[in-house]
Amino acid sequence: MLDLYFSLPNPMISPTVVLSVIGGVWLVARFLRPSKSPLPPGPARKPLLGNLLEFPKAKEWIKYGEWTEKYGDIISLNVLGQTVVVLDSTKDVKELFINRASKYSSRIRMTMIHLVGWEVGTATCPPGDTFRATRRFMTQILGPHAVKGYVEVEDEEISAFIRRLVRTPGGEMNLQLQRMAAAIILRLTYGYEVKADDDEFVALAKNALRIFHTAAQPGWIVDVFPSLRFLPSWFPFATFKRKAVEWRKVVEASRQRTLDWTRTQIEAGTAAPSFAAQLLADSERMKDEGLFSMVLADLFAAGGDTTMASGLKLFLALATHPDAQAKAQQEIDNFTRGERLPTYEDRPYLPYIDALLKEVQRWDTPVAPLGLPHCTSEEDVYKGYCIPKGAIMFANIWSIFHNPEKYPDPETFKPERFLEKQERKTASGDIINEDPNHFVFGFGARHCPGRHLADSTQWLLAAKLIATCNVSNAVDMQGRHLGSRTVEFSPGVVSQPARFTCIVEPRSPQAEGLLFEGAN
Ligand code: HEM
Repeated sequence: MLDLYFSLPNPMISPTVVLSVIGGVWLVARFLRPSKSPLPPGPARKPLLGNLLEFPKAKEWIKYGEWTEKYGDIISLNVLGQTVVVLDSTKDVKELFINRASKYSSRIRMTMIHLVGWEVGTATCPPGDTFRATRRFMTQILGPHAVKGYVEVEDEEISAFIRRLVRTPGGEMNLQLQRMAAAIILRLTYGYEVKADDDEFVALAKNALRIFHTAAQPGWIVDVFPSLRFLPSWFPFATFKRKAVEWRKVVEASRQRTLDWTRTQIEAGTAAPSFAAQLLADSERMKDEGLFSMVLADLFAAGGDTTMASGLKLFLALATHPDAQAKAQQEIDNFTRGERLPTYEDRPYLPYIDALLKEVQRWDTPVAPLGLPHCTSEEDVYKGYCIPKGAIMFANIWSIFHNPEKYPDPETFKPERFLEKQERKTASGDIINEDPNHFVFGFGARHCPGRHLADSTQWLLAAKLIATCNVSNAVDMQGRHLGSRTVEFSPGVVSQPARFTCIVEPRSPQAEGLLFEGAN
């Protein structure tokens, strides 16, 4: 989700309009800024444009890392009047996003997203009553206790996915991982089972998400002048409004069709347990059906791409680190003696698998290298710097994971770093080899509500895959053999390894037998 919160304007409206309007706002904001404290340091700004010209076009986390090395742990940039603050140290991230969460937990408001019908989803909602109501529902359905009840569904979908990979060597792994992620989320959310690669409901959800991505692109004139949203769609030049009206129908129909599908199943007495079924039985929440149907749609939007990206990272890490794969296989074999497949209950007895998963999260590029930007809802002063109201706040998770004091030898894939029994600290009191899960799922009030589900999905995927298959020979689309340091990751809020193929084959006839046991 959300390749959207921050990038550069595109030509949907004239650059001159954007420059003059935002420049004006910038000048006013600059002179009206009440605080006497300076903004955090950063690269020199040009009048009106700020840092627009040197703003990185992709993989911003790397450039931000260079800038923080030069200017300090907290830097600020200005892009056409918008203040962007980047945090590079765990202490600052925790202090601002967690301890001062009341000021640092808003989101950027984008009018076009509202117009196309994604207006009150959890991920885009500013703090307030609606946000609290949606997060309460998320905690009910995705809290640690609830998630224990989903292991069977996850297990079935993951095993089916691995069988499909083994049955069709050279098959499309991205597609299959996407299908697996969608199948888990749609089954838990609506009780709906995905039966084919080109499933109709997956296509509906993906289409609604595509509209979200397009609406989130910067450059819509209505994001610059929000009052234009009141223009009628017949108004000359109001192309944005006509598109918004058309797209809103698609987004709303997608939500309605899936929820109605569950409704029909309940009426027919054939419904499987699901979040939608819980919702439909909840007369209080159903008073705001529009809001909660959007919360359900958010789960696919926020959980689909992230689950797929972390799955791809797992395959790549295994294929490029055969020693780590062999150690993980040995650990499982010692425990199960190869007589059965590992189950989720085995997790406490398989510490290397957990350590390997943590290293997969940390290694190279994290799934969300800058998290999802938070936005300040009021001005704050921190370490003598002014953090203005409305500032876009990034935590550079990539940079934290590559800090050699915090993660010694950060470029090396080393699961063992997470097996240390004794907690050690750096000279500045930062925990060495801290659990990456403290970072990859975001922070404070916006902390990912799907993290327990994501965590159990990843564990089950890793344990089943490692127990039954060898993953090897990762090759990029140019036919180059990938080693641990030659991997490319995509730009974007959710980053994933650039397309690659690898061989996934059963470790032994016995392992293959266990994988296919009872499967039809
Ligand atoms: C490896 C998998 C995942 C990763 C790395 C991940 C990461 C994140 C991050 C970094 C955020 C932003 C947190 C912040 O702003 O501080 C987030 C938000 C969110 N995630 Fe996840 N996520 C994953 C899986 C999931 C799943 C499986 C679901 C649901 C089924 C989910 C639902 C959400 C929602 C609804 C939000 C918005 C929360 C809000 O704005 O209040 N995520 N996630």
